Amino acid sequence: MAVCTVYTVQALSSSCSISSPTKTHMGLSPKQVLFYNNSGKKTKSGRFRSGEITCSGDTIVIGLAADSGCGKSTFMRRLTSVFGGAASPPKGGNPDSNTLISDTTTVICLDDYHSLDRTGRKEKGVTALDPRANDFDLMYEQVKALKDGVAVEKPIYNHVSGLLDPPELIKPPKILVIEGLHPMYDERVRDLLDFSIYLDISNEVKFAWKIQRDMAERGHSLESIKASIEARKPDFDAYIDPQKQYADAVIEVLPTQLIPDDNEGKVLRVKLIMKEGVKYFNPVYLFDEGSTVSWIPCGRKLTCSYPGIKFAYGPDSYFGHEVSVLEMDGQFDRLDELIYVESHLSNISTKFYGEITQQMLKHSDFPGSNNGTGLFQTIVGLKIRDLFEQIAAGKGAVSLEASKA
Ligand SMILES: Nc1ncnc2c1ncn2[C@@H]1O[C@H](COP(=O)(O)OP(=O)(O)OP(=O)(O)O)[C@@H](O)[C@H]1O
Ligand SMILES: O=C(CO)[C@H](O)[C@H](O)COP(=O)(O)O
Repeated sequence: MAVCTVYTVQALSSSCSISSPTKTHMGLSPKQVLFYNNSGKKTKSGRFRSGEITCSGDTIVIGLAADSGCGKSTFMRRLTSVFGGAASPPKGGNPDSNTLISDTTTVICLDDYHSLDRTGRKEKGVTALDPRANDFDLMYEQVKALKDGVAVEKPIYNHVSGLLDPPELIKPPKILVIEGLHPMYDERVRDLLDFSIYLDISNEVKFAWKIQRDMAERGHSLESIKASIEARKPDFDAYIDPQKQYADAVIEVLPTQLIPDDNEGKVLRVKLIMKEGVKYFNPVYLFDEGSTVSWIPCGRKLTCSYPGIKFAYGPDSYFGHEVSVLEMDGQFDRLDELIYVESHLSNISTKFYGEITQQMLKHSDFPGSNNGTGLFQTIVGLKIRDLFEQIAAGKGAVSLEASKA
């Protein structure tokens, strides 16, 4: 059982009980306490002065780091779908909330911990990527509280107005995903993560995606897109990119090697870099675990038009860590034939034969569904479900033991 002290905490889950309700914390006033049962229904409320609470803390915390416009939302939609059910913003709340809630998962966007609003950043001459524009103390306190099973009042950064809006209540979910620029930047927050992912989009590809979205959908000019990427680059290199060394899984997106001097960024070479030795996470492999494999699946069972498809798999080293790397270059012509590739992959944590193919077909309209980005995001989603189920099973066994004692 974890022991936590209430600071900004507003509500407790039913798994928490106040162990020393009369002990006050300096400078804190009495707060309203709400108790929820496991279905999220309020069961009772009361007032107390801050003190120590013992919590069972069933929430697992996943960190997803990437620059803006690098596919975090798309990944989150795939992850939520693996657990079944759609995610939506908190009901009746701020229409500009960045939070997405489903039965199992709550995804919070770390932009909500910007300590400087748009004007404040402009006045101080800092970007949103700069740690000085973010409140890591509050991020740590609130992620820790949620992990301990305690609800929090989280601020909202409004991307429409560029202002910090009044906070919203976030109750502890089964799986909390913290996505954004800095989930692994602060050591205290990093230590709270049960699993972490970094989306590493190469500059060429990032540029192609930005043009596609910001020019086609948002009416920005090519020059302004180039200028915005250039302006962010020093801070991206200093504060965002280094986080990939801490990630348990990295999805790296590069230009294809199948088309010489390709600069269109449409055909992609995608690597899934998986750290070895991570608890509850067994890396996926192709054909034979630990071997080095190169595979061109095109032929009778997989239709491939130019430039074809190439897979690779093998052991490697990444920032001094032993990793396994699965790579796919090229794109699928027919998603229903993905089952052929799926049947050659192992340790994919599916619940039935063809689950990856089914997920990919279900979301064939999501960006990246015909290439390694969609395939590897789906696989990581399945691995997170597996990790969650293993941790939950472990906790169940511990409480059964405790109830017998
Ligand atoms: N796998 C992909 N293949 C091709 N394009 C992609 C892919 N993933 C994302 N994109 C492009 O990037 C855009 C941004 O994707 P998404 O909204 O998922 O990113 P994000 O990181 O959540 O962005 P932001 O932080 O700005 O909200 C999409 O609209 C699409 O144009
Ligand atoms: O890097 C970002 C993460 O999404 C945004 O640029 C940052 O949050 C600032 O947002 P805005 O440009 O809407 O003021």
